[in-house]
Order: sequence, then structure tokens, then C-alpha cells
Amino acid sequence: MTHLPPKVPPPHFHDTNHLQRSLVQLRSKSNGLEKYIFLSSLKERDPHLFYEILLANMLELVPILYTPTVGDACSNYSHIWRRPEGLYVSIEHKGYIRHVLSGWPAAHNARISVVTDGSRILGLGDLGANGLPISIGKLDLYIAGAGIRPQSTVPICLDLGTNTQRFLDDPLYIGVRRKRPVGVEMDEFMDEFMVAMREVFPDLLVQFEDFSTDNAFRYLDKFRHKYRCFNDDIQGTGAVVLSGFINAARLASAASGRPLNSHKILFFGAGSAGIGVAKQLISFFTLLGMSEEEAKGHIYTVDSKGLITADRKGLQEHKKFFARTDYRGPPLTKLTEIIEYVKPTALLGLSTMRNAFTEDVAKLMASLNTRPIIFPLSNPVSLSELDFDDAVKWTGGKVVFASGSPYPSVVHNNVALEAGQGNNMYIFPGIGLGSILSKAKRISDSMVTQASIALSESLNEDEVRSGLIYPRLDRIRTISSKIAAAVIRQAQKENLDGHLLLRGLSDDSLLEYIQGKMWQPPSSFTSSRM
Ligand SMILES: NC(=O)c1ccc[n+]([C@@H]2O[C@H](COP(=O)([O-])OP(=O)(O)OC[C@H]3O[C@@H](n4cnc5c(N)ncnc54)[C@H](O)[C@@H]3O)[C@@H](O)[C@H]2O)c1
Ligand SMILES: O=C(O)C[C@H](O)C(=O)O
Ligand SMILES: [Mg+2]
Repeated sequence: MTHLPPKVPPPHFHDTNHLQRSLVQLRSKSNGLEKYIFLSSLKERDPHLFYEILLANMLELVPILYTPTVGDACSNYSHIWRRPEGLYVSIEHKGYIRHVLSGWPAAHNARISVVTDGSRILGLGDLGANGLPISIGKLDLYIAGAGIRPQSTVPICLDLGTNTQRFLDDPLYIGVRRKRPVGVEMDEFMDEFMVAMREVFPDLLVQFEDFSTDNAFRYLDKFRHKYRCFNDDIQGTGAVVLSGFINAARLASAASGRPLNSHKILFFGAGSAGIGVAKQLISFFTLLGMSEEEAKGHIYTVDSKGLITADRKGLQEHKKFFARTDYRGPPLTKLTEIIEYVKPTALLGLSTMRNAFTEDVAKLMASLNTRPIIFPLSNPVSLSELDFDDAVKWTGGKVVFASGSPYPSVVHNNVALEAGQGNNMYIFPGIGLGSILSKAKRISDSMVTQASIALSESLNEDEVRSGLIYPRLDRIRTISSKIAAAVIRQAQKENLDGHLLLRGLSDDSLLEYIQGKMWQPPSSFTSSRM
């Protein structure tokens, strides 16, 4: 006979102590993955305590629940799996997806879903059904960073198979064992999925995440005018980098005396992220009064074959827009050669190529610019094009730096320099919150651009004095509320808002309204676990 212990709290149980106790337990874990597993279990046991700890320790916990450690969690997900914690919609559910979605508890509460198909998780490639932690991690940032209610979030992984053989061969692999669908089979699945999502979750905003580049562009184009959705890797990344670039260009131009409209940007990597960011950066130049065509002239793109030129045979569709028509000569393939030709003021990496920005590259950028702008944006940190300490060392501390994943500060000439984190985590919580509160019908390009401008204007005096280009992460709720306000105002301008009463609010009242809507974990002393 099993003997169950009585359900009473242990003697001397005190919540404040338990918060500290949980933190000590977390810190005692020997590596990031163990910490991830611990936090995931804590969330199941005591979600309020989990969010309380997360909110109070963003700088420490975000790199575990999100980039970079979430990359390890995804790579190993089939092996560390403990319990269902999100929704899998499988290719085998084709024909009755609506029925599968209907199983989600309290569908009427759902407001935001992050949907991945696992086909390009960070820079780690096709991880198949192991991609679910990306959706979970992004939604934890919605909850912590924008105060979205946990019950309103729906993490989804589309389990469509994988083209990665080692997963198909792994007896513990959690997903369906087949190669990915292509063409009509994939399109039919996505069409049925989106229709079913709207039927089951009528108030939902869908964030597409980490789809491989072709599908990322294709489904964004196909669905953005029909459903309330956006693509985080294309639009969210575009917005976050535009924001950081606006501030970086000001710093660089102030140092060099060269005007803002003289900046030239070289993109190393021309996938969904590279091209998404390049398109968004056009507005940096158009906001200065240039035409779109002129702006395009300031942007150069590079892929694995070198500088992208229009005369290249078999160029993929998404690369055509920025393909150069003004270069004559043999293909330029070496990055240093390309930099010598372009003479960029900014070098942005979205290539998944670890250490691609070598000492030669960094020194060349520093020889061309008083303050070179270098953003190695590939995630996770193991795929970053350049580490922060090398960037500081090789440019003699001149670099204006932002990376996709977090880096610790570096001391240079007795001054602690902080790395900016150019990661879409600064943008999507605010876009989501603004869209949800205004009941936006669609997410327009201008709503994304306004989100970006609001982020660039959100630095406080101390951050400006410290030469930062992004605000510090522990202020994310304040920042998200400002981004949300900018998104709402733009939705109103374009008649895309459904909550018309918000139109009458002054800017201050709108901000107050947004902040009042943010969910807080109940304080330790009133929490249900007492
Ligand atoms: N910082 C952020 O917020 C953020 C957001 C989205 C994506 N990313 C990162 O961007 C990276 C790329 O994502 P994606 O969806 O565009 O992937 P992708 O695979 O579609 O694109 C990679 C691009 O890099 C190019 N490339 C690969 N090897 C190269 C080489 N040796 N030389 C030059 N170019 C090379 C490819 O040709 C391709 O154009 C990922 O690591 C992802 O984590 C970062
Ligand atoms: O997930 C991240 O950290 C950023 C981005 O969406 C990516 O795909 O790398
Ligand atoms: Mg992503």
C-alpha cells in the first residue's frame, strides 16, 4: 500500500526564503542545460514563483531560458523531455488540425502564439520537433517583458518531420520520423493550420519563428494580409537592428564628422534575417529624405558565394532585391576583398559562420572608420561571427558593437565596455502587447518601423552617457510599454485598430493604460502555494 505524506507546508516555511532557496538551487547547477531543466520544472511546480524570479533576475535568467542556452535545450530536447509543455501539430494531423487545436485548454483566453516548424532553429539548422523550446522561451519573454498573462500564450511546434538524419536515427527522437513535406503537401498543411487557428483562437496573434528562409518569406507574404501575424526573424530582427543602427550611426558619425546619409552597410549573410534586416534598414535612409532606390544603393549583401550581384546565375528570389548592378569584374568572394571594394561604415553578420569576422576583417574596418559599426548577430553565441573581447581588442576599443547573443563586459583602458544585444527580444514583446491591446487586425510595415523608432528613443540618460545603443534589459517592461504605445498609435493611423476607445486617450493616459494591463505574478506572500 502506498503511503502518501500529508499535504502541509514544511515547518518554518517562509516564501521569501523559498525564493532565495530556489535561486541558490539554480546557481548550484553545473551547466546551462541543467539550469534550463531546473527552471522548466520550477515553472511547472510553481509558475508564480518562476515568473517572480525571472522578473527580478532578467540578466541572469534570460540567457538560460532564451539565447544561447535555449539552443542547447532544443538540440537535446528529445533527451531532456519531461512532460508535455506546448502544442505539437503534426503533419499526421492533416485533415483534422482544428480538432487537435481544440484540445488546448481555455482557447478563449489565447492571445499570442509563437509557431515554429523547427526547420531553422537559431543558426543550428533543422532540429525538427526539438524546436518547441524556442516557442516556449519567446513566450516567457512576452510574459516577463510585456506582462502578457501566461494563460494567454500558446507555444506551438509544427511537427512536420526533419531532414536531419541523426534525429531520424535517434530512438528517443520525439517527432514524426519522416522527411519534411515540400510543395503542395506543405502549403496545404499551412493553409489548413492558419484557418483552424483563426477558428479555434479568434483573438490570436501569430508570431512565425525560425522557419527556414524560403518558407519564412513565402508564408509571411501569403498570410500577412489575411491573418493577424508577423515573422519575428524577418520583421522583429529588422526592427531591432534598425533601432540599434540608428543609435550606432549617430555615435559613429559624431566621431567621424561624416553625415548620417553617408553610411554604407555590408550584410554578411543573406537569409531571412539578413534580407529582413536589410529591407528594414532602407527606412534609416528614407527617414533622412532619400528615395528607396537611393537607399538601396547604400546596402550591399554577401552570401556563401561572395558579393551578391545581379548577373549571378540562379540567384534565389529573396536575394534579387539587393543584388548589385554596379559591380563589374570577377566575383568578389573574400570578405576582406569585399570590404576593400565597398568601404562600409557598418558590417552586419547574419551568416551562422562562427568567427567569420577575423582579426584582418576587424582591423580593416577600424582602418576605414573612426568608429566601425560591427554587429555579429548570428545566434547562439557559438555561431557568433565575432566575440566581443576580440572586437574590442582588434579595433583598439573603437568598435560600436551589438551581438545577437549576450556577452559579458570587457575592460579596455580601465573602462568597462558593455556589449549591446541586437536581439529581436527587445521588439516582439512590445509589438505583441500593442497589437493585442489595440485589437489590431493586421501588423503593417509601418507598425514595425514605429516599434523600432520607439526602441531607439528609449535609452535613458545613464545609458546614453555609457555609450549604449540598446537599453538595459532590466528595463524591458518600460521599454515594451513605449513600443506598444507606438504600435497602437500607428495602428490607429492606418485604421487597423479594433479597440476604438483607445483613440481618445492622451499619450500619457495611453501609456498608463498599457502599464495597467501588464500582468504581475502575485507576490510571494499571497501566492496560492502558502
Ligand atoms: N540577432 C537576432 O535577433 C537574430 C534574429 C534572427 C536570426 N538571427 C540569426 O541569423 C542567422 C541566420 O539566420 P537566417 O534565417 O537568415 O539563416 P539562413 O541559413 O537562411 O541564412 C544564412 C545566410 O548566410 C550565408 N552564409 C552562410 N555561410 C556563409 C559564408 N561562409 N560566407 C558568407 N555567407 C554565408 C548564406 O548564404 C545565407 O545567405 C542565425 O544564426 C540566426 O540565429 C539572429
Ligand atoms: O531567438 C533568438 O535569440 C533570435 C532570433 O529569433 C534567432 O532566430 O536567432
Ligand atoms: Mg528566430
